[in-house]
Amino acid sequence: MNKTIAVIGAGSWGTALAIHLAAKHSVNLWSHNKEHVAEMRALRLNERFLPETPFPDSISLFEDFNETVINADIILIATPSTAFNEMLQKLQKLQLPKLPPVVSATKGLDHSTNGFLSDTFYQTFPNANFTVLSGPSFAKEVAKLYPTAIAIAGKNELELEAVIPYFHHDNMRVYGNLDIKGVQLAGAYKNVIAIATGISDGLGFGANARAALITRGLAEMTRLGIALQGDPETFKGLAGLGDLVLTATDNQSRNRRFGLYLGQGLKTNEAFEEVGQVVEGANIVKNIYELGETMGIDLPIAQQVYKILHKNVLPNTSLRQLLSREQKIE
Ligand SMILES: NC(=O)c1ccc[n+]([C@@H]2O[C@H](COP(=O)([O-])OP(=O)(O)OC[C@H]3O[C@@H](n4cnc5c(N)ncnc54)[C@H](OP(=O)(O)O)[C@@H]3O)[C@@H](O)[C@H]2O)c1
Ligand SMILES: O=P(O)(O)OC[C@H](O)CO
Repeated sequence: MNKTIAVIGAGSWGTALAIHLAAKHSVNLWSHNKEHVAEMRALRLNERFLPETPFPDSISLFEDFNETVINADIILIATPSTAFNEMLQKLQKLQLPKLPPVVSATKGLDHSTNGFLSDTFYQTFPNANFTVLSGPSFAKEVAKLYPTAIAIAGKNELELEAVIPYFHHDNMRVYGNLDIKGVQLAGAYKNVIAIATGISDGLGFGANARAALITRGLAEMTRLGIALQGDPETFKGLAGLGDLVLTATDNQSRNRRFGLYLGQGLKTNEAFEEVGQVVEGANIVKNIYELGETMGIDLPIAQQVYKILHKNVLPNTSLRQLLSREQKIE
């Protein structure tokens, strides 16, 4: 089956998935940045984000949003969470007679509501097929076609069956998941814990502290996830533990690197500049903090990352506060 897939967003993740999908399908890759589209067309490469992996012939570059999606069999959104709602508004404006299945590869929350991106999607398109792709997957490795396993979550099996075959081939193994809320919460939360482990490593706290932050980070992610109607099993799976371990331990992670810079003494704006790409954990830690406060859920690691980023608390003071909390049962 040679179908057409519209990929919305030509950062590292949209480009990597476009390269994977282009092994079997035609891909329309869209960027909002006209100069970037012209450069990618000329070079047949996304030099800004994935300079090591040239485009196969089956990728076409687009600057016109309408042309990108008008004949697509599925639409993949891979922008930062800050642009997700804007992409939905663009889709809505098109007034397509029938929206094809939409897959979100964005890992975050809706900044204006503290809610799930899926809820924002369903408010705009109540009856459309919407699924979420998540799990341990660095863009650079996917673009190089290294073996990768991910989860795609949706409301029901029919919706999953309509999209999984596009992704499950060659070096990518896809597991279906029916917990769309848990998968999204895990994909967002692991970014905050990766910042915390980066800070800890940047301060030189060592391997014991890193393992403690990952384990207790998983515990608080699960606590909030269950309170938001996620399935406890999700947090032990690819979108939970899998992505948390990947992101918190490997320096390919922008969230972890951002934390490392903070731990090494850089100011927040300097750390953002050094990373130079999206840091979703920094985008959403305030939303997670507020969820914890309004729902009365203890989220000690996220609370400390929030204080470092938004209340000018020093990383060293903050991480030490975590260790000096009152004794409790695991
Ligand atoms: N990279 C990974 O390994 C990976 C893996 C899994 C999931 N994700 C998730 O994928 C999402 C995208 O991340 P990324 O890695 O692709 O980020 P990135 O490499 O930093 O690229 C971000 C892209 O989004 C574009 N963009 C920014 N604002 C936009 C807007 N308002 N409208 C349209 N496009 C806009 C940027 O364009 P300009 O810079 O030209 O403005 C850039 O092309 C995030 O939620 C991330 O957590 C990433
Ligand atoms: O580079 P990060 O920290 O945004 O992580 C990328 C992916 O989410 C890893 O699965």
